[in-house]
Amino acid sequence: MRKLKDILYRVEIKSVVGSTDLAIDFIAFDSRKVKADTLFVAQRGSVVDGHEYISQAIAQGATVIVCEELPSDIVDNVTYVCVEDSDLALAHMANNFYNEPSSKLHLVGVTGTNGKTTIATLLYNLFTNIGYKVGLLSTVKIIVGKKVYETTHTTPDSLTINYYMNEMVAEGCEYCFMEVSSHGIVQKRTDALNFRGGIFTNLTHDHLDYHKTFAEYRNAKKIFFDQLSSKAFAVTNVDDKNGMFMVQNTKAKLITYGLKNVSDYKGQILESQFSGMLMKVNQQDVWVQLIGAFNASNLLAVFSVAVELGVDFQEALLQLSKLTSVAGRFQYIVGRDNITAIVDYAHTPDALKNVIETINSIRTFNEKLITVVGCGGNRDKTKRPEMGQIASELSSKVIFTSDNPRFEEPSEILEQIEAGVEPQNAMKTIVVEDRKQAIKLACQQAVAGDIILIAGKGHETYQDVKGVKSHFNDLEIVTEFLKQ
Ligand SMILES: CC(=O)N[C@H]1[C@@H](OP(=O)(O)OP(=O)(O)OC[C@H]2O[C@@H](n3ccc(=O)[nH]c3=O)[C@H](O)[C@@H]2O)O[C@H](CO)[C@@H](O)[C@@H]1O[C@H](C)C(=O)N[C@@H](C)C(=O)N[C@H](CCC(=O)O)C(=O)O
Ligand SMILES: Nc1ncnc2c1ncn2[C@@H]1O[C@H](COP(=O)(O)OP(=O)(O)OP(=O)(O)O)[C@@H](O)[C@H]1O
Ligand SMILES: N[C@H](CCC[C@H](N)C(=O)O)C(=O)O
Ligand SMILES: [Mg+2]
Repeated sequence: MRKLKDILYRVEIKSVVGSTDLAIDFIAFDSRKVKADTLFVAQRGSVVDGHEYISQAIAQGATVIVCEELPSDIVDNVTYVCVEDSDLALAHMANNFYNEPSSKLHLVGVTGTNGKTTIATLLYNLFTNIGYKVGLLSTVKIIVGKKVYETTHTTPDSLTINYYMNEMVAEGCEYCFMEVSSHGIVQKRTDALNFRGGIFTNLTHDHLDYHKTFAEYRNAKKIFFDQLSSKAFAVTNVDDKNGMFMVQNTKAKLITYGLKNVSDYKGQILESQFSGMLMKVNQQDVWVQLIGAFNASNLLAVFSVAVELGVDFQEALLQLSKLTSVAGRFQYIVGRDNITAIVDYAHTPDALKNVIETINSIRTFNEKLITVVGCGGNRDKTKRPEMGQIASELSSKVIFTSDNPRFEEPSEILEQIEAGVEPQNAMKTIVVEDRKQAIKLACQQAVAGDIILIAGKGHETYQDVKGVKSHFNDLEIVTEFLKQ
């Protein structure tokens, strides 16, 4: 149990009504979760304003209200703390409530459009393989040492983040790797955390439903590097045109990586096949078990962070070669007639292009590529025609299908994807709305040696239709259809 006055440390307060010498058992920003002796934080959201739920929170037992504007009806025996910014206040209070857990960990955050899960997970695996206890906060799962928890967000809210980091400290974890999404940065979910380092992967088209313009999206990512301290390091990808922009105002020590441009950690792909590639990293050759230029870039980021965190250069190189692909990221099986099926989380135009180009650089002329892909509902609509164009231009055949339609009409999403298909590629495409049937058709059409790419859902275990999530996993389904 903590005292309110301790929890308010570093919070920018405008005014206080009532006593701050109160014990706080619980913090909540959702009135539905309030119980006795809760501190309720009213946040202005994208759908509703949390200030409208203040009376409900008090009725359920809240004794402290943190808000940006005092309500007109002040209730006796309730303390009101009026703050400049509720999101930022929540970040500081969560950090204080759990005794600043991020300061007791070597915390590294990964941001960028693609590659966050891959890099954070590979870093978790690398440090675990060396023998450290490690924590991970990722899109796929949250891990504390060896304990695995389900997650709903790439970057959870600040209370959840600090809750798990506190558990990491209690479990004896020394390192923590986490994904930092642009939504997370804008909503200040990661403010008040003590980052030892930050990594920038790349910036391409995504989330323009939320950020409205590419410049706004780019600026959101940059805030993360602006906030790093002078004791931290900032690792950036110099092959990305926004790589140097991200770090231009950072106080952190700058470290660069790249495959094309001059950098501190320079990589080169010497040889590639499905099972891996031979890479050169700062003049040393290493065989790695992942493929594609994008993964070479991800591995360079992992390698530079490992070295920066004190792992010996040769040891880091050896560990790099032990890393295997992350769930749902270029995960493949070989089924009947030597047909290869690849499940990949490519859900942006850039990711889709990279994955298909990687496959095309390896497959022979006789081997067809059949791509099954769709786009999520209630998400950035502008990426739909781009993904339709890329898939149809670069594959031998394409089956457009559903990917979490959410509250949109699947047929309308599919029409928007098809709108991007150029006339000369139209013959290669077909629409099969039901994803299972689409995968089945791909398996029926594939002949010996062909490659099937199922893109967009990766590790996901559900299909979200009108808010109902039914079990669905691309890998399970394709494995069944391709049985020997
Ligand atoms: C658009 C968005 O990011 N929304 C997030 C945001 O919710 P919101 O602003 O919509 O909240 P709201 O519904 O308007 O409610 C406002 C406030 O009133 C409170 N409230 C609301 C109702 C009620 O009865 N009582 C009550 O107190 C809410 O708890 C909230 O504090 O804050 C919530 C709490 O932190 C998040 O759960 C929620 O994520 C939603 C579910 C979501 O889908 N987010 C996605 C887009 C997201 O964040 N994605 C990124 C990854 C993107 C990537 O791949 O890069 C992520 O980091 O996961
Ligand atoms: N460095 C990279 N550059 C471009 N594409 C990449 C890169 N790394 C991975 N990808 C592609 O993007 C997909 C998603 O990768 P990953 O899950 O690592 O990204 P993410 O940034 O965590 O995505 P999300 O924002 O959904 O959490 C992969 O399945 C792959 O197709
Ligand atoms: N983090 C991304 C994941 C998209 C994955 C795709 N399968 C979808 O549901 O759109 C998002 O929430 O936009
Ligand atoms: Mg991710």
